[in-house]
Amino acid sequence: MTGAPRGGARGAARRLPGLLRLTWRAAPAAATGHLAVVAAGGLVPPAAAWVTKLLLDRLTGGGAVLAPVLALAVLGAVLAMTSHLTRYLDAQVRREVGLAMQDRLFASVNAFTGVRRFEDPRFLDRIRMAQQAGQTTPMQLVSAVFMGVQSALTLAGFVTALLVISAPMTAFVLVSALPLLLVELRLARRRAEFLWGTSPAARRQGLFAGLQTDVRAATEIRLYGLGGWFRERMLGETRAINRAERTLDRRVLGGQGGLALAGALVAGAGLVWAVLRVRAGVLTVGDIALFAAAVGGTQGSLEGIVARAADGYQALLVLAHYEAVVNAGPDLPAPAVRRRAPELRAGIELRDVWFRYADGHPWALRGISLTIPAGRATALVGRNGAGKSTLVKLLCRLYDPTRGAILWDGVDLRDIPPEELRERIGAVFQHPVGYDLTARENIGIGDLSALHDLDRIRAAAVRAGVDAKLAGLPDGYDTMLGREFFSDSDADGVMLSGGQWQRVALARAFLRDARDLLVLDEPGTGLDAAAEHAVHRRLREHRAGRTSLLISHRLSAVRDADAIVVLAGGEVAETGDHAALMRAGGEYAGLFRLQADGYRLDDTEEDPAAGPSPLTAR
Ligand SMILES: Nc1ncnc2c1ncn2[C@@H]1O[C@H](COP(=O)(O)OP(=O)(O)OP(=O)(O)O)[C@@H](O)[C@H]1O
Repeated sequence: MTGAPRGGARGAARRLPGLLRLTWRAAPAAATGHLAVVAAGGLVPPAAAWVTKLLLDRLTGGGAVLAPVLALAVLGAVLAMTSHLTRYLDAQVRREVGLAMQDRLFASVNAFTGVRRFEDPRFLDRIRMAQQAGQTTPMQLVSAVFMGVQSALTLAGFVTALLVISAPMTAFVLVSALPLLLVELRLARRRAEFLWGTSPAARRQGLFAGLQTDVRAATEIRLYGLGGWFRERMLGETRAINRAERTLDRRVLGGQGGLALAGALVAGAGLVWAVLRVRAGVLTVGDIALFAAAVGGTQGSLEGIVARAADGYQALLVLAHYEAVVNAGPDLPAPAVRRRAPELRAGIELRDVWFRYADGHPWALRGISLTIPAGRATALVGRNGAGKSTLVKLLCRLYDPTRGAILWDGVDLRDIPPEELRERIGAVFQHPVGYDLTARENIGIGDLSALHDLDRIRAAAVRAGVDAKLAGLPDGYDTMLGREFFSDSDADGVMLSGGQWQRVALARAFLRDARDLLVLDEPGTGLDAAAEHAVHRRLREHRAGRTSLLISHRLSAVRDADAIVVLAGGEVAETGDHAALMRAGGEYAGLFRLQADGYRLDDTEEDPAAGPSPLTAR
């Protein structure tokens, strides 16, 4: 899923009916009105040319001129109105179609049940282009079709006029437009290729630009003097995009400039021919006015049709990215037979689970076999990169094992619809997200049914030790957290400290505590020693009799778990309770003693087996 979308002209043409259907469904009234106005706008210019000829002939040959003059005035008024009406209806259609496209795109993105696609930079490029395509290309395409219809009507009118004067000259003018069509279509393809080809550079440029204004990076960028370096990298990407764009512009200039010159020559030659025919007495003065308008009009409307066709073609090519995302399908295979996730009674079994993030990557998990028994507290420990968080992500089915299976009371996780599985899990991840939402919402999103239940939200916040802080904010629980506030009235929004954010994330998980499995991946990250101690104490109480999986580098926090699993290099190195592992004198005992030594006030004062107290940390 990384190549440029294929399909060429045929693929592009296949996309057109679907988009027109979507337009019709999204904005039927505006689309009909638009088409009517466009048709009127298309017929006015040739009609005006005919009436002008009539007027000139009557002026030179005699006859009543009031009717043609009035007709010209009416046609002028219609023409003046069509452009305004077109703009208005265009915007109406654009908004409705844009909304429908956005809805469809994000419904598809949210239907990706795993996270692998969000780690693929090319897929992210595609989503970005799909977003752009969703906003601009439908209208580009609809306009192309509508304006193409308008130009075609104008063309029909002028061709009729030209045919009256000279059939060979009509054929000459029409055939001279063919190269224009070919050149414009090729340029449209080049433009679409340019957009896809420069999208990695555009992504990097956005990344470097964003970093320079990102509050999380602001401190380090200033401290390390990185501003100029990031600016230069951003400009480097912009220059690369500009170079590619310049090359494209030169091609456009060469192609379109040459054709414009050829068009002028054709029109000039036609005019000379018409003047000679007037001299010979074959054509009237009115005919020459009609001829000049018809040649110009035919060429103009042909150019219009070709330009619209090229615009539409380019839009359809770019739309291929949108389609690729919308039609990407599930990223994790859907269960052949959907099984319900039963209430957890026996436990979760990992059976010879192997996992790597991509082909060619090293194994993150190597043949893990273990059971997380229901109603017991299991702890997972190990050095950095041992595979702890990976194992948790597999348990939540954000990825599927590359080999082996995970069984929920004997049911393979792959047979359980992910949303149902996740309904049964409460989790705090290592790097929880702080949302630019109110304090209430930041906790409430842990269980959307509790979003308006302030009592439940506060109870969770009390347990996470953050209620006093949130209640004391300028608007209490309705204060905006984060930095991107939605409106002026949110100007009282506040930033939280890292540890406070962690507590908010904990409260979010506590809101889901009635679930079958509670997963806590480093819940103490960023908490001060007293807070961490208190949180772990509460978690201990809470975990009693429930199924939980706790990951922590602070071994004192896991020592009372029913079972401790030690991971090393993606494998289970040892399993047992604290006492058994200490007796075994392996990896766990080594790490525990190392940590206990760091907490001991002096070498003789404390028994390592009594465990480190965060309150005595130095
Ligand atoms: N999204 C990812 N893509 C590719 N490799 C990854 C990804 N996430 C983790 N890894 C790799 O998988 C291995 C295990 O990582 P994991 O995060 O599971 O370790 P961990 O035991 O949780 O470590 P820590 O204690 O540092 O949090 C590491 O070698 C890491 O580089």
